[in-house]
Amino acid sequence: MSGTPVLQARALNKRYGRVVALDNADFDLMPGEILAVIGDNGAGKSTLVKALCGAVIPDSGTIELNGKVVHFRSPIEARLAGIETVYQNLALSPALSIADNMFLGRELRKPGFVGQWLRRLDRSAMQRIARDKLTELGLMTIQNINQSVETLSGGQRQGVAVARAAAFGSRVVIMDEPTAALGVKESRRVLELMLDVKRRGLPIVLISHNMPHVFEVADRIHIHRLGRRLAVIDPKQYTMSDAVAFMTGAKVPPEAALAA
Ligand SMILES: Nc1ncnc2c1ncn2[C@@H]1O[C@H](COP(=O)(O)OP(=O)(O)OP(=O)(O)O)[C@@H](O)[C@H]1O
Repeated sequence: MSGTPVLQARALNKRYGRVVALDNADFDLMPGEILAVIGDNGAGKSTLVKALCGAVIPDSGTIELNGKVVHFRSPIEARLAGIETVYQNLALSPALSIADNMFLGRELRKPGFVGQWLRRLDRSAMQRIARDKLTELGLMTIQNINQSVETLSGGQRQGVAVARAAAFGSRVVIMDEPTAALGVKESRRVLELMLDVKRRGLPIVLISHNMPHVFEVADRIHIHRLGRRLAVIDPKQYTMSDAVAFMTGAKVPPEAALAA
C-alpha cells in the first residue's frame, strides 16, 4: 500500500488514572483498504479507535485526516469530517423506524421560514433516500422502511447500522466488532457488506477478535499490544496462529512487520 494515509495518528497517549490505555500509539489507514485492528483484551484497541472518531480525547499526540491535523472534540465533529463509526452497541434507537434511524441526528427538514429545528421533518425524502441506500447496498430484504428497528433480526440491524455508516461516511468507516453478536449467516452478510463498501472506495477500520473474519476481509492487520502498535502484517504472509502469537507476546514479529 502506498500514498498518503487517509487517517493517521502519531504518538497518541491516553491514561485513565494509573492505567495507560494508549502508549505512544501510531496508526495508518491507507486509501481503499480494510485495515483490521487486533489485540488482546485491554490492549487499547477501543481507546485507539475512539480517539480516531472523537469519542475519546487523547492526552497527547496528533491525528491527521487526509494529511491535515484534526482535533475532534466529539463524535459529531468526526462525523462532520466524514468519519462514520458503527459501535458495538450499534447506537440505533429500537423504537424508531429504519428510515428514522438512518437519519438520526441529521434529519432532513422541509424548507420554511422558521428556525431549522422547528421546521417539519421531510419524512418522504428520508424514506426515499433510506430505501435507495439500502437497495444500493443490497439490503432490501428489509421489506418496509417504516418498520421499527426492534422488529429486525440482529443481522438486519447490523445492516442498517452499516448502511448508515456507508451512506454518510465520506472518508472512513470504523466498525467495532461488527459480527460479535451475529450468527453465521448474518456475519457472512456483514462481511459481504464490508467488501461492498470497500469496492465503493471507502476505507474501513475493523476491530475484531474473530480471526477467520479478519483474515477473510483485511488487506492489512494492525497488531495492538500494551497500548501501542506493535506490528502491521499482511494476512497473506502469516497464519492466524502467528497473528495470535504476536498479539499475545508468545512470538515476536519479524523485523519487517515491526512498527517504527
Ligand atoms: N473509560 C475508562 N475508564 C477507565 N479505564 C478505561 C476506560 N476505557 C478503557 N480503560 C482501560 O484502558 C485499557 C484499554 O482498554 P480498551 O477498551 O481500549 O482495550 P481493548 O483492546 O479494546 O480491549 P477489549 O478487546 O477487551 O475490548 C484497559 O485497561 C481498560 O480497562
